[in-house]
Amino acid sequence: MSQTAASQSSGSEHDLSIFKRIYQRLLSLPQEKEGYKVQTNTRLAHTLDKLADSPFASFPLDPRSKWDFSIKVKGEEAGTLMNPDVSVLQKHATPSPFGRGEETGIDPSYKNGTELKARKLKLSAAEHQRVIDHIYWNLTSSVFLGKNLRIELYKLVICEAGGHFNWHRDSPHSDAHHGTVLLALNTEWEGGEFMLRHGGVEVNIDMHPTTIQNKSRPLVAAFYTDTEHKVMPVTNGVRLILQYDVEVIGERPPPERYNDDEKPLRLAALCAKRLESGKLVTATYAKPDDTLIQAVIDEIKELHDEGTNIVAFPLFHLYRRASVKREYLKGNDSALFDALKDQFDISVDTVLFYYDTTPWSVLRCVAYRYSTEIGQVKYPEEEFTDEYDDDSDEEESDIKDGYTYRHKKERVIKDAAFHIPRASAIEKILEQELAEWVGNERQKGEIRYYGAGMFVKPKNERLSSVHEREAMNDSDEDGGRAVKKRRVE
Ligand SMILES: O=C(O)CCC(=O)C(=O)O
Ligand SMILES: [Fe+2]
Repeated sequence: MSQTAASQSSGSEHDLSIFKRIYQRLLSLPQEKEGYKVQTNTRLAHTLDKLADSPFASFPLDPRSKWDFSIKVKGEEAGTLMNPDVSVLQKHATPSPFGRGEETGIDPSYKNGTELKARKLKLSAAEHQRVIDHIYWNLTSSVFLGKNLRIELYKLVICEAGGHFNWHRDSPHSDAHHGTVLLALNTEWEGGEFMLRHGGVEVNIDMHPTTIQNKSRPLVAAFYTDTEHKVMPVTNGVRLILQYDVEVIGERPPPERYNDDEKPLRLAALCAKRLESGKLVTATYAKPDDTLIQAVIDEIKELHDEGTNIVAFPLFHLYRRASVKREYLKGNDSALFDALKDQFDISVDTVLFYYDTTPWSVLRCVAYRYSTEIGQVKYPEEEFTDEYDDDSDEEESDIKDGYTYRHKKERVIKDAAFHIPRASAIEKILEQELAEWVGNERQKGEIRYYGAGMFVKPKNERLSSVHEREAMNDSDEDGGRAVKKRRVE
């Protein structure tokens, strides 16, 4: 299978139009609707994270910030990231060696480029660190989800006309070294396409700086060290790539986003800007994995068996419109939909997350489902109105899978939960910690996030439930409310 960078980047265009289309509606939606209890850190969430695992990712540096750092080679000025002095860099470079471990030999038919090792380079520290931080935040929500990382410059690779690298894997420089990051300096070149392949997926990443909002933005590519990659021959110009080692130095605990007053508001505004500016969402390249899809199915079945009637989770991607129509779904969403549809009663809907940030609330995050489009398949209305937690005036606490959920006065649907993995499009937005504060519209202690979710019920349960409801209504017991307590096998 071969995928091009162009086909991969279509996801971010969707994200942009979605957000523009829906933003106003999002702010005006009623709050009283009954929602889904939100859970993170559950087994299903972890399984979905594994499914989303991607061996490579690419993204441009964000156009809203200024990114530049000066470069010195052996004490000599060599320009900056955005305006490098190619001749100075070339002057000090040595041929890229060929070999494993102890690098030996030079074979121009296999590899033809020159390089400068990190120890010969001096980059302006604070500015360079900002770029590293930006890369860090992108990687910890994609290729290195939930990991703590150290990202260190390894070398600068120079390819002029004729320069190329044949298929190879980078040899790890330490036990902790699990990934490589490439950052393209702002030069012009032709040819020199960068290719990656892993588990049957081959992609071609255009490493040229991207123009966003009339600004040229360097591109970042990241991949696991066991990913084969290749640089096609450069035919013109000079291609300069900074190469970094990514070391995994531990786990990163889930962000404490539900009990932080200030951060969510900042992030919501940043998310808006991020989506508005387009082309900013990290492109990842996962191949749906049948074993992991089966693991998701097993988790859902278990939750159904334990009494959760509606198991919901966000889609991995954002969509122009949420629809049960299979053809709108992409990547893992599409693979999951296909795998689940025969075994379960599933639907896809737009979801809003209300996220209360009032200082005294420990956690008030509820997912609300609503349909955006005509022709949307919806469950019967009764299902949502009959299943409130009417006792929820009292503060409640519920510990499951190590996660504490507390709510007060929210009206949540009984026997239903919305599981948020760290890898969903929604979670990526929540986790983005960008340096800039751009928000100006404040909502009263509350944030609304938008995404799409998949809602999974046991097969035919919906119809059986309606029939049972009718039967119960006939006997007029409890106004039909007792039906919600019954499970239909
Ligand atoms: O120049 C590049 O894009 C990658 C170079 C490379 O793969 C290497 O030096 O190992
Ligand atoms: Fe390499």
